[in-house]
Amino acid sequence: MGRAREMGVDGDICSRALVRLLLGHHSVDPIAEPQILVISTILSAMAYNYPPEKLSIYLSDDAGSILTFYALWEASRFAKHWLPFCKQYNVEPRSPAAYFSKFCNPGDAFNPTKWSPMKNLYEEMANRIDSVAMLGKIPEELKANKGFSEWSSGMTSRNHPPIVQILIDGRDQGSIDSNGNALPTLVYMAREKRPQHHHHFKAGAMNALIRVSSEISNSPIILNMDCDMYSNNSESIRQALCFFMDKEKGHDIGFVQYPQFFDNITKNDLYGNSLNVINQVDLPGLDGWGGPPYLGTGCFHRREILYGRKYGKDYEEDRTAGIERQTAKNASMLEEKAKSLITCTYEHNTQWGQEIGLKYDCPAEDIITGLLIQCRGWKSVLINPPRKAFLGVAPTTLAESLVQYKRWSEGHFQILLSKYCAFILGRGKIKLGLQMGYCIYGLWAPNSLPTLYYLVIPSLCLLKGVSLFPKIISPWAIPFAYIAMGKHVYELVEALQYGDTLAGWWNLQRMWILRATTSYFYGTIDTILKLLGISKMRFTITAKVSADGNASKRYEQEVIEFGSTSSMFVIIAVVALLNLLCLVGGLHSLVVDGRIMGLEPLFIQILLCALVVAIHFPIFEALFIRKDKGSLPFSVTFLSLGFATLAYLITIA
Ligand SMILES: O=c1ccn([C@@H]2O[C@H](COP(=O)(O)OP(=O)(O)O[C@H]3O[C@H](CO)[C@@H](O)[C@H](O)[C@H]3O)[C@@H](O)[C@H]2O)c(=O)[nH]1
Ligand SMILES: [Mn+2]
Repeated sequence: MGRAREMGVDGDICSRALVRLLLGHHSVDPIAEPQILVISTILSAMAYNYPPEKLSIYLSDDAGSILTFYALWEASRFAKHWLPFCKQYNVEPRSPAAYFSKFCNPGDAFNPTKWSPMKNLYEEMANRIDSVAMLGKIPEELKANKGFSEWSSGMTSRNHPPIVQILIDGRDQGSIDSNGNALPTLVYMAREKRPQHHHHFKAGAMNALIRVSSEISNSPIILNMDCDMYSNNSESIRQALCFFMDKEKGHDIGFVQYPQFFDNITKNDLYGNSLNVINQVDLPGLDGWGGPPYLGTGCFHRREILYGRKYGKDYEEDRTAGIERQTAKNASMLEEKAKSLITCTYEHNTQWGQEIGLKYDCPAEDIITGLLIQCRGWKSVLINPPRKAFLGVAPTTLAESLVQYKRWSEGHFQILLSKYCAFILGRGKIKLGLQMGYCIYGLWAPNSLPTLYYLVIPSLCLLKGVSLFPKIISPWAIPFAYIAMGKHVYELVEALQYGDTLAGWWNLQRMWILRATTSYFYGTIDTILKLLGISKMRFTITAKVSADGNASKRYEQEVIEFGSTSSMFVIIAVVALLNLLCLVGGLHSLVVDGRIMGLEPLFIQILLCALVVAIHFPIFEALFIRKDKGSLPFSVTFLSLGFATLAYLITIA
């Protein structure tokens, strides 16, 4: 851990009103986040349908890797051909990787004769980047080019000086594409990293980016994108700007958020990653109460609100900000000044990470930052046009997905238990509906405890023949039936209405259980340990590629990927096995001991236990049937069988 990349953009909308944009783009790890993916994101941002001279793109590389710098250098050259191609043929999406994978034959393309040379150019570049990445070092002859000398031997991702390189200076007359049109400014940056200094993960990277861009372009509007989310709609900048520039209603808008969508979700969304209902129900709902939360990516902010500015009626944006750069300092002076803003000690004794910039010390830095902004009086806006603005990469293995949900649930729970809890911080500042909206996610983590209870205790009691619920024909069973049916039928209808399949809904129910017993449970424990001062905050990034080809084939076929030993998998397997044992054991004693008459009081427990067993079917497959590399390793099978049998024996003893 400990590497990141970002990027940003700049521009006017009409001759008088100067609007500048900055795209923040992050990346941490050149292996988990491959360069070609990052470069495609950058290219998609450079190619926005927006005046290039008003656009500056920044790549923040938290890995401080020369390989990433090299890839960006390649992209800066490829852009000269890619940008005019996109604009001339109205290409969508403008990420070359996404475009060439969607339009993979000349016949699909807008202009087949231009398509093939462009594809060749792209593939040559991709091959060069890949082979340099494989080699792990850049060819000697490149070192003569500007920028490469910033790296010296002995530099690592955790220990290196600040680096800022302006690869394309938009002010430069020579910065033109192959059609002679201007190019957007392109900047590489890596903040200083030293082992003895805390870097505050993504929030730290974002804050460094905000300062560097203030020196180089200082645009009043900043778009920030994760490295794994490309622009899928070249009009997004203009659409978002409409809100900020609205003369009547735009003055109190702090940020404009696009929902997160993914382009690698399989048909039945095996890991429940699509966020379909959240994006189409929850977020518009929150929008009605004052605005959606900040989701960390695909979001346009006013620069000033990121500096902690409070909303006031007299607020008037300084649209001249950044103009003076047109004449001032040359590129190398800017680079030197920018470097001094991203040293490890720059933030010491300042309000950065507290009152200014993104908030530190919370695994959900985005949510807490957005809440703080809203509590300072700003509104936010959700925008979800039919052509999706950003498409990202969702986790493709169970472990990745669980790790991501652990970070999220933990982040939200931590906020709920702190002075930043929406009910406390937001009292009198944001509407009650919005306060409640924030808190729902905060309750994900503690929900693990009742979920675990319902997964284990009723089944063990079934085994013992102890009845916990009213008889099925008794009127007392009605409230249980009403809540269980109501919730699930409602959710099912909602899921189907917003684009999930029936199997997708079933998968989501499974994922809810798997997350609750692992991610949310660990999130709860870690939050409590943190409150007690025993544990420290972490940000575990999610990998963007799966290491082996068979694994991605299994992902396509919607087969759950375990493949590694993880304590989370042991919990999952124990819950599954225990329920199987209890179901078999419980039914057996009912039948064999002739206690069949006892079936009625235990009926709800039998039903519950049977449903739990049914939903865990893929876990049994992975334990006993599958032989591929993605199934559960023997150690997990062994341990979980041991624990489940032990619990079984203790119960019947
Ligand atoms: O030390 C770090 C850690 C992460 N990142 C970058 O942060 C981004 C998000 O990280 P990722 O591993 O992709 O996490 P996700 O779970 O996909 O991120 C979601 O959840 C995060 C909060 O948990 C939000 O910040 C993100 O915007 C949201 O997409 C990536 O571009 C990373 O490169 C850094 O720059 N430095
Ligand atoms: Mn991501």
